[in-house]
Amino acid sequence: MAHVGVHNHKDKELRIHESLDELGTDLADYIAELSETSVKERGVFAVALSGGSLIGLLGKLCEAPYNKTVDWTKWYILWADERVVAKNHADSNYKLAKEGFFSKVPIVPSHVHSINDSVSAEEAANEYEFVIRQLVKSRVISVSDTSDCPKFDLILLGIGPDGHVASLFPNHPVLDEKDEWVTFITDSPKPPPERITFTLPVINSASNVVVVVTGDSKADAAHLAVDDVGPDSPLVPAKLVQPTKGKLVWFLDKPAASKLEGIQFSE
Ligand SMILES: O=C(O)[C@H](O)[C@@H](O)[C@H](O)[C@H](O)COP(=O)(O)O
Repeated sequence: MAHVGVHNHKDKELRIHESLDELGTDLADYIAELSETSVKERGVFAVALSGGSLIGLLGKLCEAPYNKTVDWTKWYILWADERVVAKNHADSNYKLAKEGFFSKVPIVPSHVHSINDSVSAEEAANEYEFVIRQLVKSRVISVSDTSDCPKFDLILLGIGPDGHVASLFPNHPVLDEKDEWVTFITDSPKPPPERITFTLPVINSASNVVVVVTGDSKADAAHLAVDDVGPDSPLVPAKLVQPTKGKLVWFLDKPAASKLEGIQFSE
């Protein structure tokens, strides 16, 4: 019984792929469809990116047919989390996404909203929240009808081997932040230590959340986040990603999915 394919798993859809190549194609297809629907319904597509390996997996979106068929001029790009370093620093998520993704497609430069990289983490988080408030006011970003949070059309997340998403790390007090849209940390266990991050209420208010998980180093985290593991197992932040009304889809490769319960692979 091969379980590579699409699985409906309680509140989420799991899309398990044979290879990174297939995963990249399915991800590009999925995002292109979301973009088309959002542009039809709202005239814009507001996306929040994370850092890490998921940016490399967006490569197919920059190729044919998507480079021509996606209405890039309607895209707005923000970050669900960012490292507080200069934009030209090797650790910058902005730099990673620019070089690996949005410089290759005709995104309008004024539609790219990155953090102020010349202030403290706290100031950067406050300023970024203000930027988002302005975009909500001008209806570029929609607003949730169940909370006062912004409703992004799509939030793209990777996960770490410890189950972190965005810059929400296990056992960190920011997991409980309910009031702020954007907060900051100065003690990230994954370097660099200073980061800004969307809070869980913002992530869970999005219309669509995509979690991309690849490689066997993420298999335990995926198992803890997806399966019913009971209260004695560590609570991984990825498990707290549960959009209130939006759609949640996990894209996994076989190694990342290898410890999920009830998923067996035949060769
Ligand atoms: O800036 C960051 O560090 C992130 O946004 C972080 O949440 C990342 O997405 C995961 O750590 C996965 O990263 P990898 O896919 O590279 O392991």
